[in-house]
Amino acid sequence: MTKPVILVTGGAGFVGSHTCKALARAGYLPVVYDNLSNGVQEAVRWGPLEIGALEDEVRLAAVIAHYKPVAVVHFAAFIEAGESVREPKRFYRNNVAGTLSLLRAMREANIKRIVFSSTAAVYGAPERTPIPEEHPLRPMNPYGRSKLMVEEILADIAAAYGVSYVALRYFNAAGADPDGELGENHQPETHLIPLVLQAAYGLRSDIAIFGTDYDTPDGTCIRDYVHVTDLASAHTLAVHRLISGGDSLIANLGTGCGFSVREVINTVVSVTGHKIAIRYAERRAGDPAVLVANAGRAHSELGWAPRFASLNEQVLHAANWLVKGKN
Ligand SMILES: NC(=O)c1ccc[n+]([C@@H]2O[C@H](COP(=O)([O-])OP(=O)(O)OC[C@H]3O[C@@H](n4cnc5c(N)ncnc54)[C@H](O)[C@@H]3O)[C@@H](O)[C@H]2O)c1
Ligand SMILES: O=c1ccn([C@@H]2O[C@H](COP(=O)(O)OP(=O)(O)O[C@H]3O[C@H](CO)[C@H](O)[C@H](O)[C@H]3O)[C@@H](O)[C@H]2O)c(=O)[nH]1
Repeated sequence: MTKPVILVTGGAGFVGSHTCKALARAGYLPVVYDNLSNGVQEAVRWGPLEIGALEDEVRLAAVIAHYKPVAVVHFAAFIEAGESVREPKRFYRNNVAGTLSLLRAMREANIKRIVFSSTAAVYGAPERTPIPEEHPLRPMNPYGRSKLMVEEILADIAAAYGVSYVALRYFNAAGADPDGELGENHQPETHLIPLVLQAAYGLRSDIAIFGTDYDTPDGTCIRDYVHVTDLASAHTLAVHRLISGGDSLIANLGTGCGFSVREVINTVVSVTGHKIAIRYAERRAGDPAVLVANAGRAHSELGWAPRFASLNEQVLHAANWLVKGKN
């Protein structure tokens, strides 16, 4: 029997590549559509790679016509919040206009199911934590706004055209494939855990802590780190939900536990056994003090629970990837 095809935009990237592995294990054929602007070809191992850009509607339509996917999982986007402040037009074009191209191609091919990568950045500075989905949405940068705009477009399209969607608001994606087959390969890297690991292994001289005067117990920012393999399993559950006729859904993905920047650094020291030089730097613009998820809805609606909720395990998997891995 042929496997149902899932079109995975951005499947050569960090979360997308791990999700392809999970989808393949669950019996789907993931077909990756990626322009490799921030992804790596070698990370695409569980199905074909079609190199192309979201905005190339002719190519997108041809790929969809060829593979006839039953659903789309949409990761492709620019992801760096700081860059979005400097270059908002690029972000809106890629993240919003790019998604509109995809939605048009889906409509023309009568594909009515989509799982979308949203983000905790849609909340902005939280009024309360852990943050539930009903929390006010006040993104603090163009990146977060671009993701919120797509959520709103999806709601309108669902109402008008009978599309069903799951928007997953991830908190901080972390870790790497526990089997060591995949990991984080951002160029340049801006995320805390891989940067601290690079400092631990002498690949950079030090790690900067952006701000020590936040209103948190040790003065540094607190984040909810969620293992990329757990994000991958949530996407598989979301695809199952849509294919079996389930309703549209917006859900947070996080562990519900927060760790400060200092706690992350201490964990890397204890996991690797290496010392790390710390540099104290100014606050990074747009960083809320605390971002921790209430992921109750993902538990109750998707049956999702993180398997790798411990920061130690997340750091260990990311360290293994840095030392032994590489696509
Ligand atoms: N990493 C996180 O902590 C995090 C947190 C919340 C949400 N997200 C969202 O999850 C998604 C995946 O994040 P990631 O960390 O895997 O990012 P990533 O940069 O590793 O992956 C994104 C992929 O999309 C591709 N891409 C970008 N623009 C494209 C276009 N126009 N056409 C075709 N392909 C394009 C890139 O080449 C890359 O392979 C993104 O939408 C991001 O906004 C990530
Ligand atoms: O060299 C560094 C890098 C980061 N940090 C701090 O570490 C924390 C985590 O920073 P990351 O850059 O790893 O992650 P962010 O919380 O900024 O952002 C991530 O999670 C968000 C949602 O929570 C968005 O989705 C975004 O796309 C994703 O990159 C922040 O307090 C940041 O100030 C440092 O102190 N030094």
